[in-house]
Amino acid sequence: MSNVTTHSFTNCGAQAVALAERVATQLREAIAARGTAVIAVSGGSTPKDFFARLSREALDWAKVAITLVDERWVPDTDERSNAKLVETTLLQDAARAARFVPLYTGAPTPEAGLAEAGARIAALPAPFDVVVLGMGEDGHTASFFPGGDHLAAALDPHGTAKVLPMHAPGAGEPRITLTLPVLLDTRALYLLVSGEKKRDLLADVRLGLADAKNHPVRAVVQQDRVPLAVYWCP
Ligand SMILES: O=C(O)[C@H](O)[C@@H](O)[C@H](O)[C@H](O)COP(=O)(O)O
Repeated sequence: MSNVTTHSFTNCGAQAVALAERVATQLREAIAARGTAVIAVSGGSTPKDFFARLSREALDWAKVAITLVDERWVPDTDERSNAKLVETTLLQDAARAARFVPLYTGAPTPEAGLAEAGARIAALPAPFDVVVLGMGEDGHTASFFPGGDHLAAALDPHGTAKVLPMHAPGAGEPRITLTLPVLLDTRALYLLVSGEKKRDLLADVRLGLADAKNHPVRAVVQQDRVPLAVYWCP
């Protein structure tokens, strides 16, 4: 039985609404069951509408911790910062009351900030309630980039590191990323993608036509730790 379900939408607005409603329900259920909820989200351009929709969902946001699946190692004032994206699109409206747990520490390099970022993630309740991933057209997800210097360690299902630095030709700037075991230790896992190129790439990955070294997203698609729900729009 496949571990992957795909939800396809005819427009990206509908995709954002559907995922926001689904995730909000899961955050409410987590708060009802355990008193708190934890969600880890991706950066990039795709999740903006989803973040805006989610930020307006009525739930007890003061009990929600929001962190990132990865971060570009730039100050949170930089346009490329995922923290900035979250602050300006998700930590708005009702969600303003949520607690944001950033990965960027202000240290000069991800290596220098690794211990502090790892401690922040280790301090969060596990498993996470929700993880929302994105994917690049090169087959990266989080900061699992093809050719990344710590890719093998980040994808090690038995690795013990919670976060790792990542330098890669396609990454733009130094990164820090949650590792595969941390991302898969979640009650709900989503992959939010748009466009035909990403749809076709995912189809290849599911058929086993793309390997994890060149298309690291395979590690979250071809796994049996947690079901993956793909939300796709054109
Ligand atoms: O910080 C990042 O870059 C991300 O977390 C990354 O993994 C992202 O999800 C993909 O690159 C897709 O990005 P787009 O949505 O911009 O295509």
